[in-house]
Amino acid sequence: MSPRTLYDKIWDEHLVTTRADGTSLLYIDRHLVHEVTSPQAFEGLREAGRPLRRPNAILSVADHNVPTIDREKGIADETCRLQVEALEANVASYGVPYLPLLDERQGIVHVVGPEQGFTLPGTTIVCGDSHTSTHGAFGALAFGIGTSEVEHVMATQTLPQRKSKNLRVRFEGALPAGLGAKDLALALIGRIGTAGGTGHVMEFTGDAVRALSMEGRMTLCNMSIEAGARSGLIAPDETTFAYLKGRPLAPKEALWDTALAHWRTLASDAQASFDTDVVLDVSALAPQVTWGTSPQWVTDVAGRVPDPDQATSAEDRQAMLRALEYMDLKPGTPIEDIALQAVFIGSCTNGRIEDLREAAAVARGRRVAAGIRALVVPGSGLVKRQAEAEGLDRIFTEAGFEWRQPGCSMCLGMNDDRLAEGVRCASTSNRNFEGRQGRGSRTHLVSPGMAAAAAVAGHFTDVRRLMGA
Ligand SMILES: CC(C)[C@H](C(=O)O)[C@@H](O)C(=O)O
Ligand code: SF4
Repeated sequence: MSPRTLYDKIWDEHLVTTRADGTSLLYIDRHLVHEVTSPQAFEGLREAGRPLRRPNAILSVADHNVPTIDREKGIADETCRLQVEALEANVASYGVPYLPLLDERQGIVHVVGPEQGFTLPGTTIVCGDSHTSTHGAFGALAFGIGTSEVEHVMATQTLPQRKSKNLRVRFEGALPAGLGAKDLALALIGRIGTAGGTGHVMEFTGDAVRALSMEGRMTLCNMSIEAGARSGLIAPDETTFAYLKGRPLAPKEALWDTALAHWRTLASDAQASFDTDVVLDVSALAPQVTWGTSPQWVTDVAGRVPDPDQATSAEDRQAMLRALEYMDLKPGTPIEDIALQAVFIGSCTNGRIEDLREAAAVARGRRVAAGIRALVVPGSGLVKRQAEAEGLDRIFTEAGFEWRQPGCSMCLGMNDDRLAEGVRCASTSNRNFEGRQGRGSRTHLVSPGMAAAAAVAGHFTDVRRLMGA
């Protein structure tokens, strides 16, 4: 057999059939479900009188519409409450495993899946959510699907797909101290653009990737979708296996050994060819900050807001002008001079325990600057519990951060945690388009350490200065 990439291998193992027009049918192992993209899918099944093919291949949880404060009192916002109630009614009537709102395992679907051991190497995983790419950190072929596809998977456990091309990203060199996976992701998108990965599945390789924890790998794969890719992948290794061992839904005993033997085969063959190769030297990378309304509009913290007159096309110039107007920024302004009114630490990009540790290390013994509202929102109840066991919640609250209950929260304006018009926010999430965190709000994407540093400084500042690194 000719050499294959990791993507080719998982694809081949799940291929049911390929039609003459080139469309393939893939078997889907696992399906994550949340309240936003599932109601019409359940409705469709109900109308057609079809059962679920494999209810136990689903894990469901509410995350986008949940309050992150006083949750015990119920959901005050009616739209949010109806969404969550609809999910609860659907999963009850179809017998789908569900993590209730007050269950400690509840959280953002992409934090919960890996935590429970639902996400496993070599599997195909889908969810009606674009950031399903997160799970690729485990060497799973994971991608977001639309609501009609959610219904298709529920009914058949398969999905029609066209095969993507293979793209390899190699991060060369060691990341400097104080930098992390978020800086890798932003630097990559800054380099190849938000369409750079279009039509491809992206495999991340190189020493800087091997050195990442599972949390960091998830951050990187989470953002592969913002680089336009269908999905992101990292070959599983000892770090992956150590993370999974003992998780509630991970294989046990003899099954674990069998699984492990298979998982060890999940790597691209040395001779495998990729359609596209991107190489990035990260040894001199600086913390990244976005200045515009797309993740590709990003620069070093020591950099300046660029001048649209330097754009390479009239179209780009127009787009930059519009972004600067929306962001209320002037060309040439040093990034460090940009003052903030809000800071959000959380989301499926950076709401895991390591992210909170990174932010807490900066917040410890300091104070949130006057005029800034800063939120820390754990990605799941288990992350929250772990953080509290380590005393991170106290570090945050003593510094003036708000410590919340788990959910998507201020990552997007779909629940109570919304920014007011004109408010400028340093956010550890993955999207910064117009109105993402609330109408007229302005989002700058950064790492958790950079967000905490901005909270205490009142403006962007190189987190390494606060670490003494
Ligand atoms: C609401 C959901 C469908 C959406 C997505 O697909 O990503 C959301 O999670 C987001 O991050 O914008
Ligand atoms: S945290 Fe943000 S990016 Fe992630 S699933 Fe929720 S809304 Fe989407």
